[in-house]
Amino acid sequence: MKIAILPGDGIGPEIVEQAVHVLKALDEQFEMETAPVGGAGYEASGHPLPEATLKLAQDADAVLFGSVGDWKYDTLERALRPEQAILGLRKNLKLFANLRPAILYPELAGASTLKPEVVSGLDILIIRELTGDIYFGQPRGVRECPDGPFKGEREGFDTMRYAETEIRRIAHVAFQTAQKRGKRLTSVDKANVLETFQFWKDIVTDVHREYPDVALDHMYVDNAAMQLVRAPKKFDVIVTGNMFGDILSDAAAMLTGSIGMLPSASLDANNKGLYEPSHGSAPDIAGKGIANPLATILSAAMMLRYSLNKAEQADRIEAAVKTVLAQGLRTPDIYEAGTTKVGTAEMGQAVVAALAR
Ligand SMILES: NC(=O)c1ccc[n+]([C@@H]2O[C@H](COP(=O)([O-])OP(=O)(O)OC[C@H]3O[C@@H](n4cnc5c(N)ncnc54)[C@H](O)[C@@H]3O)[C@@H](O)[C@H]2O)c1
Ligand SMILES: CC(C)[C@H](C(=O)O)[C@@H](O)C(=O)O
Ligand SMILES: [Mg+2]
Repeated sequence: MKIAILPGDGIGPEIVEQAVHVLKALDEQFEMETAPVGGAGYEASGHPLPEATLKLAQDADAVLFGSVGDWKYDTLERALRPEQAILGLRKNLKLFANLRPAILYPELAGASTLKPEVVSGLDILIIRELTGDIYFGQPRGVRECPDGPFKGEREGFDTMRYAETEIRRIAHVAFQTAQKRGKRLTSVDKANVLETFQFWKDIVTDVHREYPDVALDHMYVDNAAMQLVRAPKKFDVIVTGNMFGDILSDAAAMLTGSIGMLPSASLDANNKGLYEPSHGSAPDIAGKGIANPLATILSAAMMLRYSLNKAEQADRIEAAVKTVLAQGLRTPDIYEAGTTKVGTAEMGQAVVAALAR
């Protein structure tokens, strides 16, 4: 089995290194090949998603991705910016279903910024549509404003759109996933204002007829953001569009103690996937050896479960993460008094050691 390893920028290489140590400790015969992506891809060959990197990702059975981006590239033309690499991979590999599980490990109840009683026992799943919406809609750009009170001025514009097929396929993933969990699905939209999301709501409602055993409710995205911090445990599975899912999953990350705890799987129709932490390249802490590698290590576990058909090995990794947390080991982002502060490498080594038992 071949895994493409794309570390990327900032803390990406630091956290991916630890996930690779964990994968190597499983005694499986994985072939791993590393390639530059994001700012690193731009430095290596003038493009954030070099052709060879894309080909490696296409040919592999799964992709383990770190993170991309650095402020120093923010003035490049958009097509050359690091973020285009992850967007290009999602689009090229048709990874339309993004699963972002927000689980609170009991040991981290005190690390969350929310009261322990609000978050303890939390286990929710955000399913974010990943290849449509305003992220990819055309046309977009900066142009001369064609009409209205600002006619003749420059205006920036993007296009929010969803084709019926795009909504149906993510709705099926969401209902089928809910069937395997608590059988409750919340579809998050902005149907009270946006045509795109009234259409989204109508199609999700239609798909629901095929899944009568799942309880469906609809919620506006502003309310959903509020409910996520007010009473997050009321959710089971959330399905939403690309942009709302981006925003809500960062908010949900803080329920788990830190964004450094939130893994993700981005899947195509055949469960081929790319696995990455939900966070970014964290330029503010890059190079300091203090980034939390657990979201990436847990993403590797998701890779074993969803794409490589090795659920037992996924269970082993998740159990090892629980063990190191029970041992009191904490990177600074989840540190609290009475625990032991460790760096990225020590945390990774501790997970490897916990696997061996
Ligand atoms: N999929 C991706 O590759 C991805 C995702 C989000 C942001 N980005 C990019 O990353 C860059 C930085 O963006 P940002 O600052 O808005 O978001 P970010 O997620 O990189 O960082 C936000 C905050 O969370 C902290 N943080 C993130 N991951 C952490 C970890 N593993 N351990 C401890 N702390 C962690 C950072 O230190 C920072 O304070 C930008 O260029 C952005 O476009 C990339
Ligand atoms: C880096 C950026 C393009 C990306 C997104 O917006 O999807 C990130 O925020 C994420 O959540 O994976
Ligand atoms: Mg994001």
